[in-house]
Amino acid sequence: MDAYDLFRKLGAGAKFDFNRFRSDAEKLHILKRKQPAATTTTKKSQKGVQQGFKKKVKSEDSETSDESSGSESDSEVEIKAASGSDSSESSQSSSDSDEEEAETIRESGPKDEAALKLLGNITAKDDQDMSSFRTARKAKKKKVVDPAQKMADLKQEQVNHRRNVNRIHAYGTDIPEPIETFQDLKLRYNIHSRIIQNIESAGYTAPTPIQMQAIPVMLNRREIMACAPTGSGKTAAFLLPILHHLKEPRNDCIRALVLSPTRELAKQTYRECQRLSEGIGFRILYIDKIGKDLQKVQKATKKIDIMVSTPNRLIYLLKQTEAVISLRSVEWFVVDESDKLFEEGKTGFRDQLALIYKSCDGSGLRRAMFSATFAYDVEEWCKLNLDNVVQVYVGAKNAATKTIEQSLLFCGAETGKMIALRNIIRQGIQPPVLVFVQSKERAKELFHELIYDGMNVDVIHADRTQTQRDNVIKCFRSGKIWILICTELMGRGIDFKGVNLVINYDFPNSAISYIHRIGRTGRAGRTGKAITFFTEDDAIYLRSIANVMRTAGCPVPDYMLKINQPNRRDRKVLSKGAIRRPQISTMTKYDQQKQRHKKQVIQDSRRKKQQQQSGDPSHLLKPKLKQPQETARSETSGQQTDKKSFVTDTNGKKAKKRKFDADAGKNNTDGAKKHKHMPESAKLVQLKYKKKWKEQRISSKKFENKTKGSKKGGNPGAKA
Ligand SMILES: Nc1ncnc2c1ncn2[C@@H]1O[C@H](COP(=O)(O)OP(=O)(O)OP(=O)(O)O)[C@@H](O)[C@H]1O
Repeated sequence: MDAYDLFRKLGAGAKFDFNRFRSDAEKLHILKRKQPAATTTTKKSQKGVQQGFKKKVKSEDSETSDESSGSESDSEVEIKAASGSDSSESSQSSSDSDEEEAETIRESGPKDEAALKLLGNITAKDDQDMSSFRTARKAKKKKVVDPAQKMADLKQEQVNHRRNVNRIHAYGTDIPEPIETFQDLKLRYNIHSRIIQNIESAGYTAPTPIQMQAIPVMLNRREIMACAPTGSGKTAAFLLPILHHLKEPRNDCIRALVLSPTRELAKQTYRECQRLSEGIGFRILYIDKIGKDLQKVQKATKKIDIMVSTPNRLIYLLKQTEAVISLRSVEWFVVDESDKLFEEGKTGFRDQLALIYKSCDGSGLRRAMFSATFAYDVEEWCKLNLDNVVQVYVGAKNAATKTIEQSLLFCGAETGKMIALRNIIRQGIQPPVLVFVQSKERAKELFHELIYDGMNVDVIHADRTQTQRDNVIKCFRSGKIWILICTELMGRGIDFKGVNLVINYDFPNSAISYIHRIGRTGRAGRTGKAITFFTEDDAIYLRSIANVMRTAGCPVPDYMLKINQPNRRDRKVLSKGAIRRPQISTMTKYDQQKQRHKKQVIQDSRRKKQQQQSGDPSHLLKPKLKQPQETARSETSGQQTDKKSFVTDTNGKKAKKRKFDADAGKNNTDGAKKHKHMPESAKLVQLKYKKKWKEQRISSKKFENKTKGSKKGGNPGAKA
């Protein structure tokens, strides 16, 4: 072995920097026969050679570098082979230079062959070796398919298909697959057969989409945030997993807590819970009358398994000096209508929710949020605070149920609404019918109008006593009442079977409110109809409602979708109060005055009588004018009457109830919004949008006339 051979062998793998050691290479005649084309070697490979070599050279002395000069071609070919295996692109680009290098090597004499052998199969001159190298590379690329993996992929595809068909969107990690039938619950989760029996006797043949996904999620003890359309069976979706987890009654304080924004909804949830758990013996508590229930809770605080309540009632119990209730054992905390409870300000229950949540301080607490409408705030809160939360959405976010036939009816002015309502009734309605108005005052006014028409009508609002409210609901459910006038109080969650028609007498002031109101019809797969009256004053909210209608596939005139949406500042101004509307009355002014006078005379005489009986001579001293004013005030404002009686009434239950209302915080009634009229600033905003709407309407009318020619006039808003 001569010196060259020795150097080559020792320097195999080492890289040579030609720029730096060009003179040495020339001396050793390494570059002597190199073709000029060799310089076309891709920049990438050359750079690689140089860089690689530089690293080595740093640790070697100049002598070693002289020795390694002989292995120049070795190192370059090696690098190219390596880059070729990395990416096909670079292997292609370097194929020319490979050949050049091979040529150089061939020409450099028989010694080079030894060097090439060191590189194994990679040689440009040996075709056989090259092809074997390629096949080896292909074999490497080919995936070895594991049958178990293939099965898992197939199953996942089926699950995805099932979700797509049912329009279920689920986000999170390790989401359990949706169930197909209620029998799956028995097979997969070994649910109590009595619960399955109860599901069947409730008439639930197959799970609804939200039940398909939310039930397995909760059965796996995962925290959840769920949004599904109105009437899609969310109540059963959260109750069934709770019943399964609690297994049997236990003397261990409250283990499941369900919060609802209104008493009516809480009572409904309580009844559904009773129905689904029949025969298992769970002790479910719904706090109805605070005085009576306080004693009930005190007596049996350890014998309650499930509690359904409104936030205010629960807070009242928690705030008692003598701890009446403990939420330490709560395993499941469910917030129904979560976006409502999370609302900020007077209409929401944020503060109460925080307090209740703080009281549920036991370990292993699981939380679930359910609603028909989505709120960004709730989503953010859930993502931050819930443990590995699973988000489940059914259908589009904030969309109305597709089984409802929605329409808009332009009534011109307020007086037009009453005419429109009477027209609808005259044409024939299919009871039961719900009519929504914006305030309790307007509910009373509309009730007085319709009752004199001899209709089977009643009214429900926050000023009515709980017993009155319960009776009205009972009568409406049983069909004794055909038309029920209500406020936003009935807007959420209430499940009246077979409501055929919802009339929005007053335009809802948000798309969310609209979705919930019309969601009282078309429930559990049934069909329903919703008619919304509007006047020029409602132009400001028109676009958002029109969008909801369009998404649900209902016809809406194009111009409505072009009306400007109120900007953030305007929305803030508008949120300060509801649109001020003229009184609902078809009575003449003379008759109204006469009626008011009559009422006042009756009240005055009653008061006098009472004072005479109590021996109070003050009525003789007080100026006569002041009295009627006071009574008028207390008559129109239920709130003030309540406060007055709270001060004076000191006996028994009534006093306790008043105290509860005062203790319970700002929210006067559970979920019922205290009516407030629009301030001047909001009125200006309203006027601005009214003007814009008029312009849009006129231009669209002109356009329609132009295109349709003969079709003149017509009311674009009417029966959209
Ligand atoms: N699997 C089912 N099959 C048939 N009917 C069902 C099923 N699940 C629930 N229901 C019925 O559907 C109706 C609506 O259910 P529920 O009140 O739970 O709806 P929801 O989604 O909570 O509505 P909302 O958003 O208005 O509160 C109820 O009458 C209930 O009995």
